[in-house]
Amino acid sequence: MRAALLQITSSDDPSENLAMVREALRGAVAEGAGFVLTPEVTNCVSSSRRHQAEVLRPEAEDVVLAGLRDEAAKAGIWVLLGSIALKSEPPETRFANRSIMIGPDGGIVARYDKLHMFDVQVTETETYRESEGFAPGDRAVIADCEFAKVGMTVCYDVRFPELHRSLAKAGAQILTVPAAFSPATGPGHWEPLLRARAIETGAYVLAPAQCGQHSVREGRPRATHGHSLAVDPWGKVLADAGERPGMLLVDLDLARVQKARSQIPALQHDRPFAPPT
Ligand SMILES: O=C(O)CNC(=O)[C@H](CS)NC(=O)CCC(=O)C(=O)O
Repeated sequence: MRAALLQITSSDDPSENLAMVREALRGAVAEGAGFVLTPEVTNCVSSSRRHQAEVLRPEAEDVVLAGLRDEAAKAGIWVLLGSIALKSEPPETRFANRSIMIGPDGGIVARYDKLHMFDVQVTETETYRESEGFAPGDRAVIADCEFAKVGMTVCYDVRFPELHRSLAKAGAQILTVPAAFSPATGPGHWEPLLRARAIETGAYVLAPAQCGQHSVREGRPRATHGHSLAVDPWGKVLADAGERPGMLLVDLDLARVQKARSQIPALQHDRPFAPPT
């Protein structure tokens, strides 16, 4: 299976973002990709709750989701819509940060709402309060795709190894980590975190990322780290997309998952232990 990780610079206009991703997806299909992955908040990067309230829709009305379901069905490919920001069901007033797996008939195979909220003061001038705008999910999800079992995570989730081990123990062979990583933390943390998750689980880690300077109509401007990464089950970086928009193509061989796990069977070596005193 050939996977394509799309690295993009989403704006805060969902229709504009759909047009851009659609073109990139067609390029990936022309290169033989059967599985296309997009970053976190593909439909809208915005720091203005007011603007989000204006342009974001419930899942059934999101233009990016509808457009990519259509593309998936036309091309007969799998698409991981890394995440989209959506209006939640009332009474929840916050948005959902939802990752969606689309099957080759255009149907929705799995949904995962980001579990861990990025409520972090990363530097003196850069603070994120994701949980003010987004309601966190409360369950881990594996998408049972015909070509593989895919454990779904989003961005900040990468810092919580237990989630990834639990997905791997439940059968995930590929872990997806779509992201909009901060430029303050990316240089030091992004790659080692992703490689650690791959080594600990013996799974492929596919991390399509937002990059560059995002144009916003209102609110504070945002920049993201880029460096979409594909890591093999031994922890080797197969490809790095650098800082500009583009695409990574990687050929996945699930026998390598099996091989890494038989060489280092750490997933089977957990032991109960008394808590530290
Ligand atoms: O708000 C949005 O538009 C979409 N969500 C994000 O961009 C989220 C929350 S602000 N970003 C992260 O989780 C970055 C994590 C990170 O950078 C780290 O763990 O160091």
